[in-house]
Amino acid sequence: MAIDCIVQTMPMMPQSPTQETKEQEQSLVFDASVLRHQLHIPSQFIWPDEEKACLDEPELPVPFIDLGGFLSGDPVAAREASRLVGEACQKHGFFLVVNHGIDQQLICDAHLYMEHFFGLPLSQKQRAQRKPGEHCGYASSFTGRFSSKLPWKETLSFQYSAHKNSPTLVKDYLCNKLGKEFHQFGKVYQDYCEAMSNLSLGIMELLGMSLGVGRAYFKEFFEENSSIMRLNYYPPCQKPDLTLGTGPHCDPTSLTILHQDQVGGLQVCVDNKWHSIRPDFNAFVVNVGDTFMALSNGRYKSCLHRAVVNSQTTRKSLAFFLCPRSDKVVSPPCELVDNLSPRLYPDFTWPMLLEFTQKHYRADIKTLEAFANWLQRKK
Ligand SMILES: C=C1C[C@]23C[C@H]1CC[C@H]2[C@]1(C)CCC[C@@](C)(C(=O)O)[C@H]1[C@@H]3C(=O)O
Ligand SMILES: O=C(O)CCC(=O)C(=O)O
Ligand SMILES: [Fe+2]
Repeated sequence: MAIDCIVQTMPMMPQSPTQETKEQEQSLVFDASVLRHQLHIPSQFIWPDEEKACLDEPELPVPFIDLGGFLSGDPVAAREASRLVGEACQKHGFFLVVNHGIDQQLICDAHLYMEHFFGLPLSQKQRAQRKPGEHCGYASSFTGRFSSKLPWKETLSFQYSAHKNSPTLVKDYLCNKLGKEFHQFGKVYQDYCEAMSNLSLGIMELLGMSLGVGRAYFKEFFEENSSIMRLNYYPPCQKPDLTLGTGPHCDPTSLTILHQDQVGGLQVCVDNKWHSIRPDFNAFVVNVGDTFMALSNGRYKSCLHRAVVNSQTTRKSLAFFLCPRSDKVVSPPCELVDNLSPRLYPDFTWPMLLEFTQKHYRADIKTLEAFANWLQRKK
């Protein structure tokens, strides 16, 4: 299947660029230290009017789900937390958790080390340069990857594995790419990912209870998860109403646990209206992704969201994307399939969907639908 004919919403970089696109590609570099002051925004960063964001959408009054009782083993608190989680996931697929048990110092360190990394000169960050078709590494916007609607951000992404055979994957990757002096940097994100993986398994218990498949079902499914950690760094932009930090999308992954700094910029779409999510350092933002939507046979919604930028302040967010081990088949449990709720999506494995988003289709609001059609055509 040729790439161009399935990409309806977003042109990827042409496969064999013309002279003109080659030149544009070479000249366009997202060097945040320069672009943050620039009044002229290169056209590749300007989003079409229908996708442009309003920077101060009304806030969504979302309940904070207290995990304290559940995590300390109180069955009544667990039932109440699972009821609230279930309600939110049926409605829009998005909720906030507090008393989550993650060490505040670890969260502070994860933000601090981000400042350190993204503050380095471009050439040093490029030691971990993300290669075409790969999802790990450093990307300054996606200048070599997409040809328009470029996001106003830099990212550093890496793989995490909860498998007992890979206890130092994150640390090793970061040290190998960036140098031995990044040992402590690697350790912070290794610990952070481990904490996120454990928290997500707890949330999987609540999701299993709320869907009536039992507390252990999804926890066991994700026990040896092979997940993705991404650091998002959004420099200021002098024309923030023309650009977007991260365009509107549903995460193709299973469950996202996001921590945003004090700046604000995350917006979620509920009932066709965009809302800002006020940052709270004590809370994690959790959202359902496409893979869990498929696993729940559409009972729980993958949440549409985006991130805006501003003209004054750099913004940081840390996203842990929970993903199943590569050989796990994403297929809903039999309790969630019957005559009234027939199968909505075909079986797939996470590496198939990941490849789709890295090589064929830029993740957006319709990724799961496009992926299901693509699988059907490939058969
Ligand atoms: C598997 C992934 C692809 C993206 C990173 C993770 C989960 C979310 C995806 C993404 C953030 C959705 C919006 C578009 C995207 C290109 C981005 O702006 O970063 C997506 C990521 C990606 O393909 O790199
Ligand atoms: O930065 C944010 O608040 C959101 C980022 C996001 O949606 C993503 O990385 O998938
Ligand atoms: Fe996202």
